[in-house]
Amino acid sequence: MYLIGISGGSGSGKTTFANKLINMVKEDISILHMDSYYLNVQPQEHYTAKGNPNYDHPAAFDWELLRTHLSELKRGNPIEVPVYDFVSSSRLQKTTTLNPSDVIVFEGIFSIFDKEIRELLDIRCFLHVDADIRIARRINRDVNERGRTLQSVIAQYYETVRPMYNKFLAPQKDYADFIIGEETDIAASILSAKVNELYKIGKYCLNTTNLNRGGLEVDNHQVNLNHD
Ligand SMILES: Nc1ncnc2c1ncn2[C@@H]1O[C@H](COP(=O)(O)OP(=O)(O)O)[C@@H](O)[C@H]1O
Ligand SMILES: Nc1ccn([C@@H]2O[C@H](COP(=O)(O)O)[C@@H](O)[C@H]2O)c(=O)n1
Repeated sequence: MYLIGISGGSGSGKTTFANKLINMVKEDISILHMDSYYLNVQPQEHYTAKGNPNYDHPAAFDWELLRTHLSELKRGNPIEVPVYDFVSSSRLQKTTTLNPSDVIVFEGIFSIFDKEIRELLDIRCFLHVDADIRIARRINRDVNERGRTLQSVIAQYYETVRPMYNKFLAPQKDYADFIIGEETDIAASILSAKVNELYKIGKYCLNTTNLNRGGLEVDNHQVNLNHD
């Protein structure tokens, strides 16, 4: 299985890019959203001075479950993904089953943050999009889809989203093989063509572990587009 990590700020277009890949990759492909792994109860020690939870701090996520689930997928096992509700900011009682597939796109603000998870990923991407575009997109989405008001989105941006982006998210660029700008069409075609090619030549196959992904090493300079 080929595991693609897509990170970047909120509103940078991670989900949209992941969906673009779904349409371009010929193999069986699915998405795992890191947002599903927000902790139900946010750690008190990271609450802001104004008494709000900090959803942009790494500690806001259930890392243990994430590591377990990504390892299980790599081993070819299905997982039960939590369902997170942005309107109530809580994890619902139900889960959804995610079956292993040829390709899994793991997208989220901290998808390439954790060393253990980075090692499971076959390629690490970062969407680098200017802050004005990210906030404009986020306002639009959060007001229309996540039950927020314009004032609350702006207040949260100043309080946590912007400072945490600068402190924790932006430095992830150092771990990225592939830094993608605002226009994502070319990046999506390059990445999907690479995945299609790897499967065509038999370097990857479904439900294999790292040990036997075709029995071959992935040629780093082929996938490491950032350093070419
Ligand atoms: N390349 C793009 N061009 C224009 N709008 C975009 C683009 N990528 C994302 N959007 C819009 O921006 C909003 C946030 O995108 P989304 O993919 O949810 O971002 P993220 O997952 O990084 O938070 C959505 O309304 C989406 O339609
Ligand atoms: N209850 C919550 C949980 C998270 N957020 C915000 O979501 C952003 C990450 O999701 P994206 O899809 O935008 O990448 C993150 O910046 C959190 O601030 C929230 O508002 N409420």
